[in-house]
Amino acid sequence: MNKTYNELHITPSGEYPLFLDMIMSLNDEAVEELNGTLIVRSEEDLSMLRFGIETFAEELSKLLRKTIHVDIAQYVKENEDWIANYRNSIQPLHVGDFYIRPSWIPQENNKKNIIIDPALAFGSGHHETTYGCLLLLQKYVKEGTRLLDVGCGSGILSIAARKCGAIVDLCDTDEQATHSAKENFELNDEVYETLWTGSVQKRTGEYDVVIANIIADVLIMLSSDLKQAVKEGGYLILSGILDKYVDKVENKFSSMTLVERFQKEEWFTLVLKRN
Ligand SMILES: C[S@@+](CC[C@H](N)C(=O)[O-])C[C@H]1O[C@@H](n2cnc3c(N)ncnc32)[C@H](O)[C@@H]1O
Repeated sequence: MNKTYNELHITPSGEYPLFLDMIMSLNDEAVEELNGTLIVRSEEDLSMLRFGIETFAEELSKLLRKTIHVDIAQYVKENEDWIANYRNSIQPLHVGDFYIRPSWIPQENNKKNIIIDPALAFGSGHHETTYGCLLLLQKYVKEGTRLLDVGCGSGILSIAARKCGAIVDLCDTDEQATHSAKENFELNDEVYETLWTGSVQKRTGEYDVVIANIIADVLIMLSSDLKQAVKEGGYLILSGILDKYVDKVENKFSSMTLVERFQKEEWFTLVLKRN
């Protein structure tokens, strides 16, 4: 990559589509259209293209018997390393004992490292709801805990539970999420028992801990299945609950004991116990 690139801003006074066609035919690079101006960027010298456009404007004026001006501004700009910039924008995160980081950031030895690379599935750790779940699950998950993660997204919560010694099952209705979770388990050198595309209804067993970070309406819709998935004496961790819906969710789960409520910004995470 060169240190600089060239940019032409071409603004014709008329016959815009003809200029667009002509520039596209003369030039291999993409052409940006911005409010009547055509922008061409290239690391190559653009002076021949500029000359061609000016000549075209003169010839077109003669042919159409009217004056067509073309304003051309030329700039030399600094090339940026966009990939490096993007990578630098992704920050690792501490949540209690966990250290969530992309694969290119070195590990912290005294922490439970979780590697999550940017992808389409939800769950980088930075959202308040994921944060709440990560913080609370460290209190309720012990060696040998059987955990079900409903709406696993990237798989971040199940991977975190594995780091605390849990045996995990996970599911998501979105196939892209289950695919991403599978990849993230491999990336973290962790294993799950069962992973499926679908929801809590497809489970076969009961769990010591069930965790579901989904929006309030869906939690309410899934309430009886979520409650039934928890063993007697087990815990249900719910998140994705905006402050204005927290009472509604608590009412729906009132047959369980509310053990803990965690709030970050306008998002709530609840811990409920099955008696
Ligand atoms: C907010 S994300 C949570 C991702 C991850 N568990 C986290 O805490 O960051 C919610 C996930 O729930 C999934 N989802 C939505 N409705 C669902 C349902 N009825 N059953 C299971 N998963 C569902 C979505 O596809 C999405 O991946």
